[in-house]
Amino acid sequence: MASVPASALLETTDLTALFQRQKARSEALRREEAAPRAARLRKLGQWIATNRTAIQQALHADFRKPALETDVTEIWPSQTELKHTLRHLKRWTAPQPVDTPLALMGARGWMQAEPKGVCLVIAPWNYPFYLAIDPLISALAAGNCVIIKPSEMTPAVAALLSRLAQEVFDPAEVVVVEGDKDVATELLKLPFDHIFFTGSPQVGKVVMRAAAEHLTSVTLELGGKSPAIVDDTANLRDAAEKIVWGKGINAGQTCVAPDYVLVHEAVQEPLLAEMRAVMQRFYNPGGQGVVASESFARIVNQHHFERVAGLLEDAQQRGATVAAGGHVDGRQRFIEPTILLNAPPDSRVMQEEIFGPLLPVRTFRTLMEATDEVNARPRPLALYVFTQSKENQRYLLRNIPAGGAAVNETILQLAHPDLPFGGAGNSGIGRAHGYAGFLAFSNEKAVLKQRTGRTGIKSFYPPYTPKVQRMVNWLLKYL
Ligand SMILES: NC(=O)C1=CN([C@@H]2O[C@H](COP(=O)(O)OP(=O)(O)OC[C@H]3O[C@@H](n4cnc5c(N)ncnc54)[C@H](OP(=O)(O)O)[C@@H]3O)[C@@H](O)[C@H]2O)C=CC1
Ligand SMILES: CCCCCC(=O)O
Repeated sequence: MASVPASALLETTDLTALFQRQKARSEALRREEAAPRAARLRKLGQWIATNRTAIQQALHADFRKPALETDVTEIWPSQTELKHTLRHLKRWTAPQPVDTPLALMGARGWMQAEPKGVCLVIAPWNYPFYLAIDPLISALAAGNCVIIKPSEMTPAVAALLSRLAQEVFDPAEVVVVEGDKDVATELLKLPFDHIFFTGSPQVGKVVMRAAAEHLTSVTLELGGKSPAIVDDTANLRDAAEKIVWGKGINAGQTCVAPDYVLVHEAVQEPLLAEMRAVMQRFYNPGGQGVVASESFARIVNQHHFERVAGLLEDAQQRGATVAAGGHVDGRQRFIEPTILLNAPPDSRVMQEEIFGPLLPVRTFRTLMEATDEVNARPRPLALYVFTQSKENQRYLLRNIPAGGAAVNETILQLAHPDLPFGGAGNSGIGRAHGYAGFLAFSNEKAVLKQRTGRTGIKSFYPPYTPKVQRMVNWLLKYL
């Protein structure tokens, strides 16, 4: 059976047995070419296409994610990654020749990507399907076996992923282990060859400590406070649409959501007016209130609902004012998209990753002021710049370190398969998607092939006579 619900696991030995079975299989997979890997990926793609409704239903059951949002933010990015990988797999798995430097003339060099072996994917709850499937695609493309631990906070999707594994894969190649963080803790004791973790920086540190025991490589896709900077040259209607969309999807529970806005003081009011209009157009077209909208999700569980509602309350207690939204309904874990003004820098909403539909808006007078405010916090996962000035764009992109960035857009830097996705500093280590994702799950073996009887280094063989020293002096001077 390819799926192993935590309840079925009597003790750690079951996980060890799972791991050992995959370890054995991974040695066989190492000798495979691209074709069988592509065949597995195509089977996965067929399953996703066949089970679109089941995927929508699972996401709706877990936190009332609109079916269309599931299509756009779970199914479509999974299919995009899969098609891109299938299109390039043969080239990625072929030897990658490199140029030969003068000093090594006569030799040939290439990089040969090799599977790492048995990989662990720990997925979060916010895009529970896509954020399990995307690393799975990269891991399979690179020739690995995979154990997936989905979040217990989205049980319907976890069960769906179990069914997927059972129906599509050999359990010795892909298995889903459902369970809570205790199960994750037990899995982290095993000597995986790579761990791909998506989640909070706090748990990312737990994962990295565990990985250190076995010197296991990690990809940490973490989070942080991603700023949206709107300067006084920006197209405000365009900026408003993209910021409200990026904040509103998944009810703000998105790692690359614009967390807060810094707007030039000269255009704050017109930007607010544009954002209010967009919020009404997106989520309250008929005037029944956003709570009635079928286009807006809910907070995933009571814990996160109380956390986000607490951020709103703390901000208001510290003097922040609500410029739009503000309606909260605990019975259905609903929090309206809410714009906050004058949230103090030391308020929780300006200190913690919001990961919900609150949008603090603060003003700046100079780009240096905006840059200093962002750089005073841990490095963000994403930086959003809204400007029509190439000079301002260049200044902000150059002076604000971040995992990734988008100019006059939000979120979509993540959807570009040729753009490596990941964080910087506290927001993550390593990259995902496309070739970067393939390499994350590969060992890049460097190969140098020399012609028999020839080597550029022969002139420097011992004994180190004055003639050899003269050759070395020439080498240091000219090569
Ligand atoms: N960079 C990226 O691509 C993304 C980053 N994120 C970030 O993830 C966070 C929100 O996701 P969330 O799921 O709440 O993150 P968590 O870090 O709480 O959980 C992530 C995963 O780790 C598991 N986990 C929790 N505690 C432990 C532990 N002590 N040891 C081992 N595993 C553990 C969780 O299991 P369980 O849920 O069953 O407890 C879950 O499967 C935000 O910070 C967000 O920015 C989210 C999406 C994408
Ligand atoms: C396509 C949207 C996926 C977003 C994954 C995240 O940022 O949490």
